[in-house]
Amino acid sequence: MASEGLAGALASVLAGQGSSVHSCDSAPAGEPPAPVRLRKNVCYVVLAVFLSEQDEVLLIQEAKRECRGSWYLPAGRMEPGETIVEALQREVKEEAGLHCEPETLLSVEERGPSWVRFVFLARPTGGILKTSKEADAESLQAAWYPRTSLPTPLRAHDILHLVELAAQYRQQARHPLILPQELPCDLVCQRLVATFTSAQTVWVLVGTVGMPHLPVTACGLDPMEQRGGMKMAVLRLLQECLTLHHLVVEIKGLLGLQHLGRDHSDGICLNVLVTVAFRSPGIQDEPPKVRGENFSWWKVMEEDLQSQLLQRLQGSSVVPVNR
Ligand SMILES: CC(C)=CCC/C(C)=C/CC/C(C)=C/CC/C(C)=C/COP(=O)(O)OP(=O)(O)O
Ligand SMILES: [Mg+2]
Repeated sequence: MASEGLAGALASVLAGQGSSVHSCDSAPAGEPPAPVRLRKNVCYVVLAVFLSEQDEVLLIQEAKRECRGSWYLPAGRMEPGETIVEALQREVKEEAGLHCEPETLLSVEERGPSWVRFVFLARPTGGILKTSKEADAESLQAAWYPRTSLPTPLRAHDILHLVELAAQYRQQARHPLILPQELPCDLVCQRLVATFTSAQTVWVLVGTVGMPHLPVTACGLDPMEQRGGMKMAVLRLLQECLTLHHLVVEIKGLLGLQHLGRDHSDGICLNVLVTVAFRSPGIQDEPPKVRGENFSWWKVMEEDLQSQLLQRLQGSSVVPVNR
């Protein structure tokens, strides 16, 4: 039964769906974290990359005083009560005049758990491109530019990498289409699919308090956890059950993203694929020993899950985080 429940949970996470977060297996020491609130202690930014069939990119000309006249991708801060997709659609409408649908998440970037940017590949579904006659506080205008000949000045050069990522995805999709799942979450947290691989066998780390489950680690919003970034929360959980100094831990990227944004549930859950390997070379047939009672390794026997995991691991078939 336990393994059936785990297999279902893993299948759901691998399919980009996930499930509600009810509790977490690791949290920062000290006071319980303050409730997650947009505009108070977290800021989420949405950004859209549109690539036309003619290999043109949709850009907007900024109206804000500090970057007025410069060009950027349509982007902006999420408002309380919005879903991630609603925020994306609002920002694109306000800044570019277009209606849109997200195709897939392309990248997630964070500067500590309180500053997270969700980057989407999107396609226009209607509306009218904003011209300079409609200039307002949101933008001065929007226009399509050849991908290899963007206008100057750009507001910031970080978008060059994002445009490249979109073009690569269009040419050869590294990961399946991944869209935010509308599931409420009270925390900024990560659900780990932490794997150890030997030959063609995969083990997955499991939380054993209550029903066996994929472990969840809460990100603190205090200055220390901000500096460490979201990786710190992953390492904290692994540190609680593994001896990390003889291991190499790599966060491969995202399998999915959960958020709702209604009823003051401003948290997010990132479902992350992580690898754990021994630092010293040589064949190690068994995963590293787990300390304590709260975690254990689950040897994945279900053939389809095992092959899906190996394929996602070998192809780095995940949404990049901070790259
Ligand atoms: C926000 C995160 C995690 C990463 C930013 C990545 C970097 C360094 C970007 C380069 C500098 C830059 C353009 C920073 C602006 C970030 C920000 C506050 C975006 C919010 O979007 P705006 O377009 O300013 O907001 P509105 O459209 O809501 O006014
Ligand atoms: Mg903006």
